[in-house]
Order: sequence, then C-alpha cells, then structure tokens
Amino acid sequence: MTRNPDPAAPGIRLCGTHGIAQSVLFDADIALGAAEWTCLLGPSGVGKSTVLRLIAGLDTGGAFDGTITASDAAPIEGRLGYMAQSDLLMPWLSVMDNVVIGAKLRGEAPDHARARSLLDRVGLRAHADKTPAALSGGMRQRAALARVLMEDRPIVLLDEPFSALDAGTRADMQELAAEVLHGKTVLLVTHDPAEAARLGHQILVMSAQEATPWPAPSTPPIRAIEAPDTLACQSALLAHLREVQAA
Ligand SMILES: Nc1ncnc2c1ncn2[C@@H]1O[C@H](COP(=O)(O)OP(=O)(O)OP(=O)(O)O)[C@@H](O)[C@H]1O
Repeated sequence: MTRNPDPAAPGIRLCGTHGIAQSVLFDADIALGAAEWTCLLGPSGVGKSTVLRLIAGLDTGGAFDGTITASDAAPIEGRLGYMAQSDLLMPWLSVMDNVVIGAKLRGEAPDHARARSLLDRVGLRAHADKTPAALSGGMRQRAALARVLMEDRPIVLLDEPFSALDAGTRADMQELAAEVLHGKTVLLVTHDPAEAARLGHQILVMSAQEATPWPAPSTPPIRAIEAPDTLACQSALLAHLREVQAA
C-alpha cells in the first residue's frame, strides 16, 4: 500500500547536553528526517531512552541544556505518540480499553472498529476482553504497539517495541508498523542491527558521548530481510556496535 507522507510530520532536532548527577551522559546533535524512520542503536545505558523521553517531554532524572525543535516550528507536544520500553498498560482495563485509552482520556468517542482491526493485525483479536495480566510478555508488547498505532500521531517514538517478540512475529510487526506509520516521523530505539537495516531511512549509533550516523541501505524501507543490501548493512553495523561496546 502506497501512502503519502503525513503533511503534519515534521523533522525534529535535539541539540544539547544531558547530565545526570553532575556527570555528562551525552552531548548530542540528533536530527530526525521529516516523515522518515530514524533508528537509534548503542550500548545499554548510553542514553537512548533518555533521548526519547526528552523529545516526549518526560522526566529523565537529569538535566538537559539545549534545544528540541520541530522543522515546522510548531510545538511537539500534543502531536506525539510514545511507546515505552515497559508496556505501561493499565492493569485494570481490558486490552481493548487499553488500546482506545487515548480517545477516552481526551473525552472523544473511541473508534472501536479501527481498534478491532489493529488488534486483529497484532494477533490479539481473541484476547480483546482480557486484562494484561492474562497475556504473555510478547502479547502485552503487541497490545502496546496497537495502542500507539491507534493514536495515529505525526511523530512516533518507539523504545524497543519488538524486543519481546519471537522472530517470525517480530518480522510481521515490523511490517505492520512500517505500513501504518508510513509517512510519519518515527524514532525507533533498537538493539537489533537487522531491524535497523530493514526499517531505517537513517541509522544513528550512540556512543558514550554522541550520536553518529551510520550508512543505511540506499533502497527505501521497509527492506526485505534477505536483500543483499539489508544483510550487508546488518553485518557491518553489528561489527561496528561491537567496536563501540568495547571502546
Ligand atoms: N530516572 C532516572 N534517574 C536517574 N538516572 C537515570 C534515570 N533514567 C535513566 N537513568 C540513567 O541514565 C543512563 C541512561 O539510561 P537510558 O535508559 O537512557 O539508557 P539506554 O541507552 O536506553 O539503555 P538500554 O539500552 O539498556 O535501554 C543510565 O545510566 C541510567 O542509569
């Protein structure tokens, strides 16, 4: 399915220094292309989730000295979808009610038909009436994915959204997210070089101090897993990540 970019999807730039307890976590200049997927990788603890939380306007436990701006100069607040590393599902609500919670909180009538369709696409149609406690970790992650896709925001931040999924389901959910979020400005944090090689228009690798671009394949995403340029990017990126880890 071909869809045009969301005209409301801006580029985003985060430029500045983030510190925690008097020490600098990172000093970065990160630019997300408008209506593109940017994949952010790097060793554990380097600050990837912190970048997402800063863009989302959430507390990070530290202080940021810099700017976070959208290319259309409009506020980022209010046009952003965020999927955290932990699923953040409301334990007392059903899966369906979790997926439509955004509309309910805004006092809007939820679009249950779209929610059902998304639950179908993430393989949870038969589980819509269950509470999160009755789901496996991977099922909860798919419910959280359905919730962020439901929001249909022009800017979407995804923190390891496929990490709890088996390999086949992960590939399916990557394809679903690429389809539904086509034309949105997406920042995806991942530890998986294969995922970045498949999904990224742009790939960034965070080291202890900064985020540097890594060449993504020249073909447009989403790319076939077995395509030579996907595999070449994946293996070179893995080698690079191991060097960054060791540094
Ligand atoms: N609320 C907080 N208060 C204090 N320190 C924090 C807080 N959240 C994160 N940190 C610290 O900030 C650093 C970066 O954390 P962050 O979660 O951004 O890393 P990450 O690169 O996303 O790691 P991972 O790949 O393991 O998810 C870590 O050293 C972490 O301990």
